[in-house]
Amino acid sequence: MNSKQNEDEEQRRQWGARAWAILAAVRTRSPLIQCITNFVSMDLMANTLLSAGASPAMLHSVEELPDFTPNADALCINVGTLSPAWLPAMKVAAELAVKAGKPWVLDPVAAGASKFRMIACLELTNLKPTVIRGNGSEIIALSKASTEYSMGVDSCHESVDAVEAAKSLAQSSGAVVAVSGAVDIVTDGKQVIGARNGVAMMQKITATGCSVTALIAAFLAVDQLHALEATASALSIFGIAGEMGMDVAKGPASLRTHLIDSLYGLDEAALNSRIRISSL
Ligand SMILES: Nc1ncnc2c1ncn2[C@@H]1O[C@H](COP(=O)(O)OP(=O)(O)O)[C@@H](O)[C@H]1O
Ligand SMILES: Cc1ncsc1CCOP(=O)(O)O
Ligand SMILES: [Mg+2]
Repeated sequence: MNSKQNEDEEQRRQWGARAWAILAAVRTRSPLIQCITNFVSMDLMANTLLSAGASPAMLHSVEELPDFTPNADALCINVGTLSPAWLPAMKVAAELAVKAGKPWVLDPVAAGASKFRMIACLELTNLKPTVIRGNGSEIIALSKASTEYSMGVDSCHESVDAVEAAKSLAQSSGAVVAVSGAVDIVTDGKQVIGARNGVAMMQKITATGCSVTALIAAFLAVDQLHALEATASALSIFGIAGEMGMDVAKGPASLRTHLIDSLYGLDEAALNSRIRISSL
């Protein structure tokens, strides 16, 4: 091995140890994750959290938030099926989480689909999310506060095309910003990290993006002080579960099942041999 290969191997070893420690903490501590999310994603998101060892609660009634949100370990807010009736609960929950010192994650699904949705996403961005995770088109749209860049929930941009938008959004919001895609990008506005796990077939299962956002919330719940590292680790581990699931899947429907099984059964050796995280 030359010195560059040695350095890469050392980086991989360090990321493996870090990601395993966070996953092990989730499995041991079983953090309670409140999810205010779209109707499409509720099932896969809850099952993703359970298979990782966390405890999901899909709870969005504004009447319950003062009792519940401060006691949850992290909050995930997803605007996928946004309506005026739900937005106040999202804002109140975000404020309660921040006040209680709990991390919260925003998934700006289809941020550029309408003015109503964009304004809602901008308002939520102003409420100090710990992490914002979207696909390339969503992060570009939100960063530019524009409805010109994305329409539906699927991306028409590569994640690497959103690096500058992600950095700019991270700097303006103070959040760590993650852009999912073939390479998952994570930035705090200065450092940029790339996680290269996953398979393209994950895009053919609805709510995989939503679910990895919730997994980020679970990782933050046990490692709030290292948001950049926790986010990259969650994205990489979800990708590894996708890769291992794809080894046996026949298509999107069976990949959905095998991804959940692989996340549940993931061991340290498999994680260490598959993890692909590095600086960009
Ligand atoms: N081309 C790809 N290769 C590998 N993994 C991918 C690819 N596209 C998306 N993924 C993975 O699929 C999951 C969902 O990402 P994405 O489809 O970008 O989100 P969204 O569903 O919000 O649009 C992420 O874990 C991401 O890493
Ligand atoms: C299809 C759809 N429509 C509104 S929300 C949603 C799910 C989006 O999930 P993801 O962003 O993970 O693909
Ligand atoms: Mg999405």
